[in-house]
Amino acid sequence: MSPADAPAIETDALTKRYGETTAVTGLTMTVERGAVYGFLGPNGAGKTTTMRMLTTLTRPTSGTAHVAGHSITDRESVTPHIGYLPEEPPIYDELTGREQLEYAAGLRDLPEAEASERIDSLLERFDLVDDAHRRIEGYSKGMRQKVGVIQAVLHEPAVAFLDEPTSGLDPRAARTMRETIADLADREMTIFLSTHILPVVDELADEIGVLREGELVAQGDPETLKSRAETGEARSLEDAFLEVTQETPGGESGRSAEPSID
Ligand SMILES: Nc1ncnc2c1ncn2[C@@H]1O[C@H](COP(=O)(O)OP(=O)(O)OP(=O)(O)O)[C@@H](O)[C@H]1O
Repeated sequence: MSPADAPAIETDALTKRYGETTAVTGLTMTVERGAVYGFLGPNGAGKTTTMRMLTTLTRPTSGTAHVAGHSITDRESVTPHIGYLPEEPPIYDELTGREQLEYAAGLRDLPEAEASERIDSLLERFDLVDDAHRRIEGYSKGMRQKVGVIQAVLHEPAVAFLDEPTSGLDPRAARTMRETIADLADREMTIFLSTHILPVVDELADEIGVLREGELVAQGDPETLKSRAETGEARSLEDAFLEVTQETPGGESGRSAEPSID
């Protein structure tokens, strides 16, 4: 299959171990192009580790994955097609908001005029115009988050990985974020969205995957996940989440707390 026809994300038995700890176990999944994929799981389930593998920041122990049709072992081929908002966005305190975004655009080889236009429009959208000339060291957490998101999608990647994109945002900014994600998806960007805020996923996701202790324990569109398998009765996404992620009696995680080297 050529990269142009390939799904946005395809993984096969993707596994990551840190010493005795298995962070992600045999993850096999497909995310179609243009979809918003809600990636859920309790703390420590392996979401960040999965995103770090898919964005080529950490190497899998075993298994394979392709993003935008390129193997994640081929970092140079993958990175032009992806954007990543990690939990702590990589931004420089000593730059102004605008300088940071211009720097990010430069790293992506965006032509200056195009970059400037996109930066203006995203600063406007996120209500950052008046602060764009201030140094980031004086920014609040929410303002930093906005800069982090803007730089993740500035180059209009095929696939954007967003880890808790509404973190630190006030209600108005959180709404802007949700609207922005919906707009990007309308323009065929695939959004891989990890968050603990279930209403955000309920509102935006076309497909949801739930990870528990490194394993994908549920997958489907929101309506299917919310309908009880046995009776078809509707329940909230929170109820569905709690049910599929609950500890099995006598179950063990197989995880150890020992730290290890990546
Ligand atoms: N560099 C590392 N070294 C050792 N263990 C790690 C490392 N990174 C992650 N882990 C372990 O892997 C497991 C999965 O962690 P991960 O950060 O991927 O979870 P998460 O689902 O993103 O959690 P959260 O919702 O709390 O952000 C945890 O047991 C964690 O302790």
